[in-house]
Amino acid sequence: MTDNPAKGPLDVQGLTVRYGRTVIFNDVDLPTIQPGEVSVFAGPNGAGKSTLLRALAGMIRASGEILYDGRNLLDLTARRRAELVGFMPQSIAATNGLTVLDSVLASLRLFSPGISAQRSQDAALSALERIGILHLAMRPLGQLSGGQRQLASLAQSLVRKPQILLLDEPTSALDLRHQVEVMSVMKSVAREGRIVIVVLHDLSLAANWADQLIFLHDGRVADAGTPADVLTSDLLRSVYRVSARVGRAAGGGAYLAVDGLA
Ligand SMILES: Nc1ncnc2c1ncn2[C@@H]1O[C@H](COP(=O)(O)OP(=O)(O)OP(=O)(O)O)[C@@H](O)[C@H]1O
Repeated sequence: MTDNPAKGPLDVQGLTVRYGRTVIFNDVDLPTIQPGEVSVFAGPNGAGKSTLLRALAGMIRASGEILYDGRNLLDLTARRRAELVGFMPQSIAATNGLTVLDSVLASLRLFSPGISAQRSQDAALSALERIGILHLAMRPLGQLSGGQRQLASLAQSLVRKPQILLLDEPTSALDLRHQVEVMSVMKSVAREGRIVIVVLHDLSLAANWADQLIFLHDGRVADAGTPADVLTSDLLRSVYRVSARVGRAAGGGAYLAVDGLA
């Protein structure tokens, strides 16, 4: 999966997003999102993480600039944009007669209509293998557990090998081992030179896997930088109103010790 690396960073400037008359983001700039890195959007419920991700994916209207490879993504046709950007939603429908393999093939063929049956089969199986769900290939989506469905959804996004991959809480239904597996796949996808943006609620996971952590709060960027720089007691108090300490384990990973509500 090393073809299709990103052509450069993603620069979001002056972005405004509304639902009807309700403004969620007003003229917001984001720090540059670099290919090769895992960028994480974090922040409290309702902070706007999904809205921002869906605006970047072109699923809701936005104004401003989302600059990539010398173009504003907002000016591209929906089809061209969807070729560049892969999006994994927060939830997928539980009832679907397709098998996991067929759903991954369908996702691939949507954007590569001319692809041969053999190549698409190989790509789909390899995406399932990469996520560790090859054994679920022939299972109907509707018969999967919540976590298995989340992994299938991830395979549907990955198989297209987008230059920009956007994932809305891809680990929310997963057990600890699968959380780590998915984040390590995200890291390796990023290291292939792609842009990877992940919405995460789990701050320990974010601290351990994000190259860049962007905290959203009240429709603005509260802070951004490496986890070591931005994940502080002060930030947890001001953004989440929680009293907590951030520690560093002997192996280098970060952990949170929560004392209570601030
Ligand atoms: N379709 C919609 N119409 C109107 N307002 C919406 C819509 N979707 C979301 N909102 C509002 O936009 C704001 C941001 O919501 P969003 O879902 O982006 O937050 P979030 O940070 O992803 O939250 P969570 O962590 O709970 O998933 C919230 O105030 C929410 O109520």
